[in-house]
This record gives sequence, structure tokens and C-alpha cells, in this order.
Amino acid sequence: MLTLYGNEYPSRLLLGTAQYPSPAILSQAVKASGASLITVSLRRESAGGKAGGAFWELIRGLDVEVLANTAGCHSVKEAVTTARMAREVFATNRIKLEVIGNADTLQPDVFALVEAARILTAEGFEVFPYTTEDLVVAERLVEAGCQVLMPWCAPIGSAKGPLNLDALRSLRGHFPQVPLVVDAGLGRPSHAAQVMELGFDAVLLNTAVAKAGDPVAMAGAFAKAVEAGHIAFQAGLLEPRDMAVPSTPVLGKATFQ
Ligand SMILES: CC(=O)[C@@H](O)[C@H](O)COP(=O)(O)O
Repeated sequence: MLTLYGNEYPSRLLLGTAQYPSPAILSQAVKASGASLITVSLRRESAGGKAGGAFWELIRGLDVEVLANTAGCHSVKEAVTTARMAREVFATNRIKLEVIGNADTLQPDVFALVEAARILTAEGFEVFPYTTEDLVVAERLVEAGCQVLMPWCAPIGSAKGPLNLDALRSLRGHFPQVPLVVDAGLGRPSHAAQVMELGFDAVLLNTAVAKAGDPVAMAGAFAKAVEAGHIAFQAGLLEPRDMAVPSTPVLGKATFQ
């Protein structure tokens, strides 16, 4: 079970709800993923009027818990205001906090992120911060009251997979008790398995499923990969070795004269 802010979730996959070819495919993909939490961007959906009330109906009908996010916010003020609105709309204190600092890389503004996290946790929010893999920023977020950390593994939508495995490994080692969710940049199920094998608690992804040739099949593939990676981590993976080690015992082998 995945435990986040004291709540238990059967799946370790969190799924985004943007960019699907149709509402029906979104709905099927969420089901195929088995996701316990789905992210919804309050700002984009309500401002764009893309799907209006029908979108909210669909989301409610999925019967999956919603993690509203502050996607598209570029300042502390915007993010905090959006989080407060999300609390009213969804009647939950849970918020995925995104404060974008660079429009090209969609890199989080980690300074604004820490400030916004401090304000929101003081107001009783359960903050899920979208951050970089930076260890010191992670420490500041924990000091600000975050009980979950969500480092990217590559820029949002890039599908590059983990670019800095060493930093992710070191985050895991440094925060053994804090749930760590890799958020953004995963492109393939093998990427998800790779970070789960490092001992990450969960992954959050969107583009790799929504933009796949068959999003429903891809959602299922990611679900399996996440589970496999988690089981492998728990089972105890072998460390790579420099030298060959025979896997077949040589004692008692036949000798020829
Ligand atoms: C869905 C969501 O919350 C996104 O902000 C998230 O970062 C997804 O990233 P990818 O689209 O790269 O999976």
C-alpha cells in the first residue's frame, strides 16, 4: 500500500488527465492504469472551458480520488490562490503544487515553490510539491511541512526518462521515511520500472500515456511496470559487479583424463 499523508492507496501509479484524444479514451485509460489518484489542473480546465461541465462530470464518474494541481502557475500568489480555489471546488486539502519558473523547460521555480508550500501547509493543505531532484530544495520543502516529495526525472512532456539517476538515488537514501513520487518526464514503462527499482514509492505521469498510439494499452503497461519495479526493489536487487561470477557451481564437475 502506498501511504500519502496518512491515506492508503492500492496503486503506486498516479495519472494525469490532460491531452487524451477523447473523454472516452481518458476514462478507459484511467481504468486500465488502476490509478489511485488522478491529477486535474483546475486553472487550465476552468479557464479554457475546453470541456466545461462535461469534463468535471467525467472526472467525478471515474470514482478515483482527485489530486488538483496548480499547473500553469508562475508565481507564489497565483499558485496559492489556485490552491485555495481547488480546495473549495474539490472539498479537499490535497494539492499538487506546481510553480513554473521557466517557460521552455517547465522547470519548477524552487524558491517560489518553497514559499508557496510554507504558506499552504500553514493553512492546513497537504502539499504534493513538483520539484527538481535537488537535495537541498527537498530539505527546505520538508522543513516547510511537505510530507511527500515529487521530483521530476526529466522535463514535463519530454519522455526522456530518468536523466539523473544518481541524484534520484541520493534523494531516496537521504529521505528514507518521506514518500517519494517521480513526477514528470517518464516516457516508457521501463523508465517507470527503473525509478521504482530505486525504491521510489510511486510515479506520476501523463504525456506518455495520453499521447501513446493506444493510451489504454499504454496505461496498462505502465501499471505493470510500476508494480514490477516495486516488487523487484522489495525483493532485493543484485548490485552490478565488475567481475564475472559463475552462476553454475563447478564443484563436483566431471573430469576427463
Ligand atoms: C499530470 C501532471 O501533473 C503533470 O504536471 C506531470 O508533471 C506529468 O508529466 P509528464 O506529462 O511528463 O508525464
